[in-house]
Amino acid sequence: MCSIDCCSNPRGKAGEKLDPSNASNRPIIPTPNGELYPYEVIQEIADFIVKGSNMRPKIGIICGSGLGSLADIIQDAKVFEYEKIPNFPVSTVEGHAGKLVVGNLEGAVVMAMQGRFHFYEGYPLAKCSMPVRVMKLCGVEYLFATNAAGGINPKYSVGDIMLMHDHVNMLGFAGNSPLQGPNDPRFGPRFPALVNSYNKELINKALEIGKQMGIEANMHVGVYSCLGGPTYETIAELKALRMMGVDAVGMSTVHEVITARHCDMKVFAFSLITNKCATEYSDKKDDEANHDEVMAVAKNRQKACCELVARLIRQIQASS
Ligand SMILES: O=P(O)(O)O[C@@H]1C[C@H](O)[C@@H](CO)O1
Ligand code: HPA
Repeated sequence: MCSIDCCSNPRGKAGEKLDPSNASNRPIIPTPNGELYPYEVIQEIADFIVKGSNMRPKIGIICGSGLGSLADIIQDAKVFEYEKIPNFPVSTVEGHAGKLVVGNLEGAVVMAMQGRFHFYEGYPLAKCSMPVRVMKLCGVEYLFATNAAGGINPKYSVGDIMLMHDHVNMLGFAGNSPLQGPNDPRFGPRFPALVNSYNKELINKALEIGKQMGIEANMHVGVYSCLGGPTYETIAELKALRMMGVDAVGMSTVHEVITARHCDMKVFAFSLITNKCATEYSDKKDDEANHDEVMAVAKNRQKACCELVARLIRQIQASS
């Protein structure tokens, strides 16, 4: 615990004593990006996972809020709690269990993060997406990133799945990037291109799978934007995002995708639309997003999300 007064009781009510052994009660002390995670440290984490599981994963999965069940369908699983992985951050958000699961899914060795790291938790972006580099050094070729998001496109309904084909990097607009600081060419180039970041072949396969599952009416292809959170957006912000061509908004994924493309991983990403974002002013309480609703919708739709992921992995395996 840091010695500054502001951190001495970080998440409780005034005077309330919190149990520091609970991960979500621990303050996070940000460190400048450049000092974070040199190649050798990431290699050590990757070695720990490969040796500890005796498996070399090919596909990495990041489970969005309430979508941790994507990791529950993994067979012969070796589970690593984040707290027991050397140099790994801890999860502090409800719906993000804080476990790394390595095992078999539809004939492929996968590693799934049951819990991701968000900027609003106090982690710099490079730290939020550091596990993607760990995946790379474990041997991962494909990143599957999932998230819960608010639907801005008026055609989207709660429970729909939006396959990401592009993003608007609002944190990047504000001068923040997971690649900030010295570039290590062992990961990738100083100036990576991001057009074609979202693998078209995988999007097309997923659309086909959506048809086979009978959910094509609830599936879209669209543009995601990540804001810093933890506040949900104002109406004016949502209007602005819509004008910029954004279909769904969240607080994650973009920095993970940037990190994955930097080290040349193939990316497939989707948003589960957990709430509809209001783009007109009204007094209705229904218009206010809240995390309980996000989690409840994710729970309701986890079966379809798991099936989509499993079937897509089966196809990747069949064609390799
Ligand atoms: O981790 P994701 O992006 O799925 O989580 C979203 C964004 C916030 O963490 C949370 C807000 O309800 O859900
Ligand atoms: O409406 C939202 N905004 C930002 N993040 C979110 N995550 C789920 N829903 C939302």
